[in-house]
Amino acid sequence: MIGERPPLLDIRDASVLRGGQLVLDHISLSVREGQHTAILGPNGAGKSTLMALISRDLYPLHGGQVGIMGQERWRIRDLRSLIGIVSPSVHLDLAGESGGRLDAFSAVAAAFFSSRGLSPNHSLDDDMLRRAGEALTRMGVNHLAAREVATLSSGEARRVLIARALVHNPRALILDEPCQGLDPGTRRRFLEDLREVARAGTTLILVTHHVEEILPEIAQIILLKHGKIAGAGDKDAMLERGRLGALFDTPAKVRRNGDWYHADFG
Ligand SMILES: Nc1ncnc2c1ncn2[C@@H]1O[C@H](COP(=O)(O)OP(=O)(O)OP(=O)(O)O)[C@@H](O)[C@H]1O
Repeated sequence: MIGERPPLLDIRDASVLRGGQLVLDHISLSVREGQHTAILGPNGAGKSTLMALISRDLYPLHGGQVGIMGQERWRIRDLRSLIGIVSPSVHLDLAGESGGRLDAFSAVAAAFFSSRGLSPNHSLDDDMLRRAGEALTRMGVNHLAAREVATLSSGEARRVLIARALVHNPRALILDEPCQGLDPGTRRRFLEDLREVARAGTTLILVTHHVEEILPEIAQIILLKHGKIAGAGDKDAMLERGRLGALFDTPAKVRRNGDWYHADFG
């Protein structure tokens, strides 16, 4: 239709080979701006590979297309500011040995230069300083600004990573298993903060194998299994016991508590 905005994400017939195996097999999916989406699937389904496809760390085999806001070709730096990625590998990169003694404020401010940390040739202007501080405050971790990322707890580090992604005011935030390692209370508070991010206008794409983490704001569910799309649609249709049981190869019972879903397996 003339004048209609292209989808935020439009993947068509994309296949990916890793280690000689087809780990994504002709997948097609679409996410409109504002259409918060969960990608749900068991271990090894291809979820992280799909994220790598979106972030341009991997490319589809010939014939596949990965369109982002109507464009297939992007400068990686531009893409990083439009789509924030929070994943265990980003955390490891910032907190691991290669991150050295990187403090939380620098980790967030370095996003302006698409770099891991700040170096002497990076100069932060007042606007950047303000925005980095605001992002930390928004995620409730401004008090940790001087702490080394490597010393933060999982929950604190996760918030710093999201602050780093938010400095650019991205159109979308992709979160790979964001609640991994969080205790139940921390997880609930963290999910509430993610709801705020969603309500403020950033499209969330949540990659998970936990039904309980699917935020009320998420309307579209994409089921991934053995590198193929096993289903895509709204929550009531996708989070149904038969579908979930088949997805995880184990009988499922699904409960709904308000706008949240819970699944018991086995
Ligand atoms: N670098 C690699 N070389 C070879 N095979 C790989 C590589 N990375 C992933 N794979 C394989 O690709 C398949 C999909 O892996 P992927 O990490 O994308 O799944 P996932 O859904 O994210 O799994 P999990 O929930 O366990 O993190 C798996 O069979 C995995 O063994």
